[in-house]
This record gives sequence, C-alpha cells and structure tokens, in this order.
Amino acid sequence: MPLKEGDSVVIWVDPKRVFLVKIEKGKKFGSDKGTLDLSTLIGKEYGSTVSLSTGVQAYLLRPTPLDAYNGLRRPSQVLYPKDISYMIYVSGIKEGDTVVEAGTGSGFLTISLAYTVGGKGRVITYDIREDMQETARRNLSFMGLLDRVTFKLKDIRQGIDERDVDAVFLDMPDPWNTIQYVHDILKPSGSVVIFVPTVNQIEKTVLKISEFDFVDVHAEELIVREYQVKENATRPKNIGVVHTGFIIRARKSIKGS
Ligand SMILES: C[S@@+](CC[C@H](N)C(=O)[O-])C[C@H]1O[C@@H](n2cnc3c(N)ncnc32)[C@H](O)[C@@H]1O
Repeated sequence: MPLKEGDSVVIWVDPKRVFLVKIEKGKKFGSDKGTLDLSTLIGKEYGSTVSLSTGVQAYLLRPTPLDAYNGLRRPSQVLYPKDISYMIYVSGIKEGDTVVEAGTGSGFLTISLAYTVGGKGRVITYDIREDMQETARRNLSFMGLLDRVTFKLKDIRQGIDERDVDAVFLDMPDPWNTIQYVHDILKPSGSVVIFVPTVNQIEKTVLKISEFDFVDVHAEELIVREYQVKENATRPKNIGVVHTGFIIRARKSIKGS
C-alpha cells in the first residue's frame, strides 16, 4: 500500500543510522548523511529506496515493535525486547484476544501486545500516572496502534474492571498485591505473566500466586549475549546489558472441576 501522510516509516541508512519518523507535509528529516523532505515519501512503498540530499541511498521500512523500542520516547524504565518477546510467547495470546496490563509506563510492552492481538483484539492498560499514559498514548499513536488500546488511570491494586480476559501482564513494583484480582478476571487456563527486576519480588509474587488456583508456575531469567563478528576475532561483546529482570508465569486452574 502506498505511504500516506501520518504513516510511520523507518528510514534505514546503515546499521548505525536507523530512524523512526512520521510522514508530515512540510517536515524535514535530517541526519549527518543528508536530509529528506518527508512529503516526498507520500506514494512510495515500504521496502523501496530514496536518495538523501547528499545522494546517499536509504531504505523505507515498515516499523516493527523493535523499531519502536529503538526510536520512541521512554521516560520510564521499559521492558527489553528479549523479555517482551518471551512474555508474549509463553502467554499464548493471539489475534482477537483481550489482555489486561499494568503499568503502562512508556507503552513499550503495550505496543507489542497491541501488535499481537491485532485489529479485533483489545489491550486494557492500567497506570496510576497520567504523564506515563500520555507518553504511551503518543508512542502507540506513532505506531498506528492506538485504536486497539483502552487506557485506565487507575491503581490496579484496587481491582480490575474487566472479566474473562485471555491474559494479564504485570510490570509494576508490587504485583503480589493484585494477584487475587488477576485470578478473578482470567478465563480458566488464561495466563498471568509478570516482570520483576529483583529476586525478593520473585519470592513474594510466587508465594502469593500459590495461595490461589494457579498451575504451571515458573520463575525464569533470560540472558542474551551479543557477539562481535570479525574474521579471526569473533567473540562475545565486552559491553552490554548484564541484568534486566525475571519473568514469572502461571495459568489459572479450577480446582475440583
Ligand atoms: C517500569 S514501568 C512499566 C514499563 C512498561 N512495561 C514499558 O515497557 O514501557 C512501571 C509502571 O507501573 C506503574 N504503576 C506502579 N504501580 C501501579 C499500580 N498499582 N497500578 C497501576 N500502575 C502502576 C508506574 O506508574 C509505571 O508507569
């Protein structure tokens, strides 16, 4: 489909110069490799190339959640792609599902959830901070996903309004204080997937989960090591992210049913 005003696009110049922009008439894109009048992108296709003012070629790519991760505003601590992708995988969510999330933060997990549940699905995201939800709203709008998301400015520890949801995702300081509500609103067999940065939080959360009818309870950590690839010198990079956090997952059961 040809690009139009308001569409987001990745301008990929080289591996170190990857830019996420929105097409707006009268706006210019600029980098050390050259500039580009963004209105000239209207009518072009994702995957095609353009010439910057210097003659350098750039590719126009369709934004993915990873481009959002690299290119959008993030006033809160955000989840890393390695954790987001695993959390979504183990939750089993799919197109058309309804999921609840807290807290919204910068909306980075929300973007991937909205991307996964598709146009017929729904993400309901809770946060206690209006400024966070404002940023998340902007980020989701940038990705063209805003219409799949309902924002609730509410403390999720006070209760969850939805019923029969397919999965719940928690990235907040004290998830154990909302487990009872999570259990109430999940469909049988539905997943709760929780991210916590410290070991103490794992223990408190799993102990609380064990008070309710949940099965398939796991606490896991994902470690990713990136390699520098050079002839005769290929080895792990010596700088990188050492620790992000832990993922706790469980599925709702109905005892004695
Ligand atoms: C680390 S951020 C979430 C980041 C988000 N997952 C992302 O990837 O962008 C944690 C958020 O939880 C919110 N929060 C903390 N306690 C909460 C509660 N009881 N109910 C709802 N949101 C809460 C905070 O305001 C903050 O925005």
